[in-house]
Amino acid sequence: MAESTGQGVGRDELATLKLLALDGALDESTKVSCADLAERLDASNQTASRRLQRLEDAGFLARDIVSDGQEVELTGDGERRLQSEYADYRRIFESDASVDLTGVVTSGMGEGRHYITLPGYMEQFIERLGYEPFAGTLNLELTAESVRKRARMSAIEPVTIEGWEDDERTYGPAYCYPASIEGSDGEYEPAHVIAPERTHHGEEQLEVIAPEKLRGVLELADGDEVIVHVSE
Ligand SMILES: Cc1cc2nc3c(=O)[nH]c(=O)nc-3n(C[C@H](O)[C@H](O)[C@H](O)COP(=O)(O)O)c2cc1C
Ligand SMILES: Nc1ccn([C@@H]2O[C@H](COP(=O)(O)OP(=O)(O)O)[C@@H](O)[C@H]2O)c(=O)n1
Ligand SMILES: [Mg+2]
Repeated sequence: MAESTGQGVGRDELATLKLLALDGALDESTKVSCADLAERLDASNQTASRRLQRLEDAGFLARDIVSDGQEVELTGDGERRLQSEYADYRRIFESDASVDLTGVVTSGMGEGRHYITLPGYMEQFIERLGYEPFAGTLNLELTAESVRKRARMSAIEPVTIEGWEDDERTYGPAYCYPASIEGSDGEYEPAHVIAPERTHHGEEQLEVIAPEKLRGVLELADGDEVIVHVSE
């Protein structure tokens, strides 16, 4: 096999290589028809065929012509080329998978305490967050900028606390995002931003849970500003 230089391999060839890998050609020899490939690449037969040829010439693809088409398999160099693409995407998205939100400590409706301590939730917190949360939620009124930035939390995978029911009623699910809490007195971890699916608060209120009373450990009072670092 020729030594790979990657020459002749551009964006289009890379897209073709990705498609073949999605078809299973990373692990084993996989049958492809040029017509089918052409259609999926939105290109002509000739173009699809040329891309396969270039990938083979570059040492990214091993090909076998059989009676009714061809079988292809990615080479080690082909896999490494895709891996490097993957690493780029990981860097792009992993560096984005964090968001800093600023808000001021506020008093809420005094309901957080009730919900957090319900056994249907508490058992899940202990199992899935690895700690028993203090009975309540620390409420923060977000700045206008942080209300906008809050949507970026969707790039972060939350810990899901499932909904449940007792004889009286049903309780909704809640999503917990790992975070650390920075006050003027220091930073506290572990903590989670908790987003209950059913809530009486709007987007400008952020609720935080932690194993300890944050007003105590960080010496916080209503009106104090804190920064919440949300990240995986
Ligand atoms: C784990 C959890 C689950 C909740 N589930 C519900 C619910 O099922 N229905 C509901 O009306 N509110 C639910 N809430 C939201 C509370 O009613 C309320 O919006 C908020 O948490 C009260 O916060 P505060 O007392 O700190 O102001 C839930 C809150 C938490 C923390
Ligand atoms: N980890 C936590 C959770 C709640 N708290 C506080 O504990 C009290 C009880 O929480 P809560 O959610 O029932 O009350 P409010 O947020 O409605 O005022 C509130 O003063 C919260 O700010 C805290 O300091 N640290
Ligand atoms: Mg609260």
